[in-house]
Amino acid sequence: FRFDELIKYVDDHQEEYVQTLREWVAVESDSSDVTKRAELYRMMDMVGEKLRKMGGKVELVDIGEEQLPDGSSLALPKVVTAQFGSDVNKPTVCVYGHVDVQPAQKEDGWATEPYNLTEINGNLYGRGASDNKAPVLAWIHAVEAFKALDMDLPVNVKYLIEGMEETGSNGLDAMIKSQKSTFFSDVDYIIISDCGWLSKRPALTYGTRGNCYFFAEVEGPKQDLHSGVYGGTVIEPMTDLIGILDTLISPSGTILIPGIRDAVAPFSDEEWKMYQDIEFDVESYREKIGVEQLMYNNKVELLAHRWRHPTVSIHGINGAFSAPGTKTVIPAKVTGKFSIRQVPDMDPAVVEKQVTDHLHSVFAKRKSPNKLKVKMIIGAKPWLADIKHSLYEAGKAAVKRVFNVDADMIREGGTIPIARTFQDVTEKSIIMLPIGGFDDGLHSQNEKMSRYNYIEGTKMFIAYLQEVAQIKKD
Ligand SMILES: NCC(=O)N[C@@H](Cc1c[nH]cn1)C(=O)O
Ligand SMILES: [Zn+2]
Ligand SMILES: [Zn+2]
Repeated sequence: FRFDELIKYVDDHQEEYVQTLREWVAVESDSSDVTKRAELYRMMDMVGEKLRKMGGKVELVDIGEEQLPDGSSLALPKVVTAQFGSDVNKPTVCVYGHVDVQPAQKEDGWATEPYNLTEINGNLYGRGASDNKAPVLAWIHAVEAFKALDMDLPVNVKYLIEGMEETGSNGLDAMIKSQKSTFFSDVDYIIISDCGWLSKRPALTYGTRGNCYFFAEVEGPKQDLHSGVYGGTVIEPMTDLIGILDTLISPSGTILIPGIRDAVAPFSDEEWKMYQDIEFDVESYREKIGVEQLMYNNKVELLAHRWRHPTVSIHGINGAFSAPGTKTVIPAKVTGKFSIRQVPDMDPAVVEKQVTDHLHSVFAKRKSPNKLKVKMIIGAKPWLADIKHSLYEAGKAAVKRVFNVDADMIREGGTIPIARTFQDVTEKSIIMLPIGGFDDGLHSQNEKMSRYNYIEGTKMFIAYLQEVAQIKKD
């Protein structure tokens, strides 16, 4: 397979790879901010251009529009699909990734400019560096290396790169359904590298949590009021909102929504054993986060609550006064944003009803004249793979070849909204092959990707393509 030549090629081109990542990170492709939509469109064009230059058969697929809360609509970023090779005697893999990012501003507490990739001590800091631009580029560079050396790809490779993952992959479900018998007809396996290792040890990921994201809006007076002039005479929307949000979860982490845990699959002895065997240091995890105490101090419980129990997180309140200073306002309308991570066998449709019924019930008890509206904005299901599938054997072999260690078998607490759709609609097997570090700070200040993980990860993807080629077709 001339593996050594490919490895040398990657080493020789690492400066170019870092430079391309710098160009991609410079694009503020924040999918949650509609004012940045032009940047997102530009990002998708750049991905298409890169793949086209490599000789791929590239399409930018129109996936329609999204409806904005003010009633207007906005075009969704096109999805980039590409194909390299169509040899019927080889398996075909489809690499999925995303190039949209979470919001970031220097004032949030970044040490460097978030959209200016900055290397410090071997770490490449920038928004989207690890989630998910470097992994997408590593997959592109893996194929580029074969082509540059005029070597046949061991498998046919397709790419599906989207720009709305961070806001729930709007429009992608429908696109996958409509392309089931076209783009996906010859795809054998789906590969996703949109997650990270658990420790310094490389890992293979076999499960992700889903997510149900809610907006709870409480509306009262027709405009904001002076709290000195009107305070004590009106029932304040913010007080109502804080009151109902406080009924979602107890201080010790028990979810208080009736029925919410009914569908959670029991934690088996086999799982307990698997978690027990994973190398994971609770104390350094605690230190890295910078908290005095975690919810659980025992490794197995901590991992179980991170990966396979539902959790409630309260993210923010729209309409609330949040600027520095002491404005004495009573906000007229506030919207609480919270999400509930989903695990097998929870169903977002059931969760939506449980949460809506619960919030309306506790709100009714307050006898408030204000109006409550509850809306589920994202309803992404959890995903779980068969770890005995040959895709995982191939993954273990690729990790061993490049990193010379055995891969950890892990789950991911985050969500890849489209993973379950891929599985249900295409009925293909999926593997998640992370190259992100455990401390990359995804969605957080100072997100980074280490140069080591980026470059060695590219080599691991090359090895993986070779390993997958040896899987006997099902
Ligand atoms: N790297 C995957 C990721 O960060 N996914 C997001 C997707 C999401 C879920 N709900 C809203 N967005 C995540 O938060 O897990
Ligand atoms: Zn991601
Ligand atoms: Zn993300």
